[in-house]
Amino acid sequence: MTQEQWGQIRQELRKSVGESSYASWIEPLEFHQLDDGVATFHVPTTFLGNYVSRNFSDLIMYHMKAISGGRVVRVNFSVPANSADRPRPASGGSQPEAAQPKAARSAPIPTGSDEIPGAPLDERFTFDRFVVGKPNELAHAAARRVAEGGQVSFNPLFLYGGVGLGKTHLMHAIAWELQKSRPDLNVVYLSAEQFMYRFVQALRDRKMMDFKQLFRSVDVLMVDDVQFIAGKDSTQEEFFHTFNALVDQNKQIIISADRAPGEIKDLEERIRSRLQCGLVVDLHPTDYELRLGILQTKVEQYRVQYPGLEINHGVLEFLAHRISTNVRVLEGALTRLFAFASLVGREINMELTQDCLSDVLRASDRKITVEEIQRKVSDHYNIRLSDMLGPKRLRAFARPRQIAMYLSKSMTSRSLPDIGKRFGGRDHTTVMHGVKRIEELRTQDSQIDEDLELLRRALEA
Ligand SMILES: Nc1ncnc2c1ncn2[C@@H]1O[C@H](COP(=O)(O)OP(=O)(O)OP(=O)(O)O)[C@@H](O)[C@H]1O
Repeated sequence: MTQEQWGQIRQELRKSVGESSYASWIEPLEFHQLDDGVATFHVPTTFLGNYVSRNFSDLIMYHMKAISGGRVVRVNFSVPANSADRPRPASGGSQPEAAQPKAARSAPIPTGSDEIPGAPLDERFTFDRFVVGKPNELAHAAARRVAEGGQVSFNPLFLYGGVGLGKTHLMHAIAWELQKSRPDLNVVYLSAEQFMYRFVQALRDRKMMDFKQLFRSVDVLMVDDVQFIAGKDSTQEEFFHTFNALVDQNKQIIISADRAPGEIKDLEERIRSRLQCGLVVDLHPTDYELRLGILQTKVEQYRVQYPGLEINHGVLEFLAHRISTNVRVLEGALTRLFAFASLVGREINMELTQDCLSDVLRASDRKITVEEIQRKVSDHYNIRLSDMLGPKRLRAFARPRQIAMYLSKSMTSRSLPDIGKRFGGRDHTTVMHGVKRIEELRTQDSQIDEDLELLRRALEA
């Protein structure tokens, strides 16, 4: 791939991720090489590399494949040997401009003081854009309370949950909110990895007093992915002192991790117990309704970005049903769909979705079988299974049959010919016709729409 092609890809990425995220995360990437399917980018800091890898690698790979036509199986982000990510002497306790990631410079956290080292906030991670459902309502309510900036009622607020369930989103949302309502407060958000990096840098440069003063002058401290410091003895020690000093001054601390404090291995006992003494809330894995809500919100945002691009409602249900791993994967799938559809100028329907997302769908395959669907549908419509599979064309049998075909297509990874075979050896075009018919009918007939919803829930249960 050439630098010129990387230039084109960057323009596509700019459209997909928005101006601010582009400036913070994509612009600092330097394309280095594409070797045997592995694309390598140079990044100014490990933190930036990790963030881009977690949030944008799928999208980058997608555009690379589309524009360069080359085989891309992985993207790597590495800090070049002569990079600014390596510790350097700091002046006056703050990191020199050149040593900061571009992201931090283009969107610095609102700290109220240039001296406080924080990570950039993502402009998309606000409360407005956070969709609340049963699995995250407690975490959301707690985050809202902290964001009011009133009296500290629980310290720390400890948010935990699996990958990509919205912990970082909630922390950034608190920071944005506090920036609006309490600009006087000194709010610092950073990852535990960055905390360690600053700490090591201060040790190396013999600036520990500056480091301590800086962190103790914070009003609200947020540390993301705290499990990272487990097993790193001196960082834990320093974190413990910082933590205590802030709690003693009644300053708010918000921590996130991928598991509950009691389950983080190699974390000192005194830290573990300190982390547990505030409010510990978990973000549960998403359920179908939450996933659908998130997709609908995202589609609204994409409508502005890609005016005129239509997406079939059934596609959202399909994605919400099939991609249950985490929200990041779900969002990535939608982003890819919109980017793909706009490149090829096609409507987003089930066929395009299956083409474009075959790898994602395979990875999060669910084990609902066509046979299970047939049984459920025939029970629901009170017909015999043999009538559903048999040749009779009476509507009383044909409609449930089409519904079962539609559900088989959207809830399993079976191909059209495969489904046809399981429906009494029918041809794939018959299945395709059935699926299309139900897609049309559900927008016209609320009873069918309701039936489909009921059946889907029953099958998922
Ligand atoms: N309830 C939600 N509403 C809207 N978007 C969400 C929601 N939950 C997660 N997301 C989105 O999913 C993506 C991943 O979320 P986030 O980075 O906050 O996850 P995380 O829990 O911090 O994951 P990790 O453990 O990998 O750091 C983000 O783009 C975020 O905006």
